[in-house]
Amino acid sequence: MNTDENFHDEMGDNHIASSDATPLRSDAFDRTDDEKIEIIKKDVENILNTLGLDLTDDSLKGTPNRVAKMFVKEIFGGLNPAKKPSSSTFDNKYKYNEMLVEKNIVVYSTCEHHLLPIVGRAHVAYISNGTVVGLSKMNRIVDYFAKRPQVQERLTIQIVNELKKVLNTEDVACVIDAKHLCVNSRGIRDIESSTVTAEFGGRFQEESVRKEFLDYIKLETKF
Ligand SMILES: Nc1nc2c(ncn2[C@@H]2O[C@H](COP(=O)(O)OP(=O)(O)OP(=O)(O)O)[C@@H](O)[C@H]2O)c(=O)[nH]1
Ligand SMILES: [Zn+2]
Repeated sequence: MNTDENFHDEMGDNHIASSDATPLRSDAFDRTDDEKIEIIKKDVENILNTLGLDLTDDSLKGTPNRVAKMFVKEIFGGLNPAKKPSSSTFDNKYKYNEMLVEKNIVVYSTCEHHLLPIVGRAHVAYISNGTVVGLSKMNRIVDYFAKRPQVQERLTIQIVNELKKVLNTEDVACVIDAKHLCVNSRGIRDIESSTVTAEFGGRFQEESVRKEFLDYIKLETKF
């Protein structure tokens, strides 16, 4: 898919954002990554200068460029729909009709309110409607949407909606258990708390199916 089609896919018809879409401006990808890095580098320089730091110090002088590259290429690299992983699917020839659960997928994301890390685990499940997806593609989809400024609720829904499209079924679910450093390391500074979010599509709304999934993942906080 080219970038335009991916952007359209992300934003929905007529570029009206779907309710789970990350709020992006329509010119979000007019600049190249390198152009963005140059601009952000200056912005970070400005922040550090304002804080009174000496950017000629050899430990600090590379920081603006390092942070700019990290924002564009790494922690916010999933903003660009052109980077959405392609998901190989296969026929369910073997007629595996039970749920498949990919659990304990590591999540590193960034809270969009404070730009601090969100660290946790995602658990994803689906029931095949004739199609199966390569296992690693579920981890890749989680990672792609995690690499954006996020709230955990939107991240959970984006993962489920993408897998619904890939697998052509409503029967998809995701639970995320994650720590928000904005809660753990500053503000209220509650190091113990974590946040659980869930989205249950199709048959996962049936009590027995939901219970089976939750039994498989038996939430224990492991970070
Ligand atoms: N619903 C939701 N809230 C989040 C998420 N990540 C961070 N937050 C919250 O976003 C809120 C932002 O609230 P504000 O009152 O504007 O920010 P603040 O003054 O820094 O608040 P404190 O964090 O309480 O110090 C905080 O309560 C955060 O805990 C998330 O993924 N989902
Ligand atoms: Zn936060």
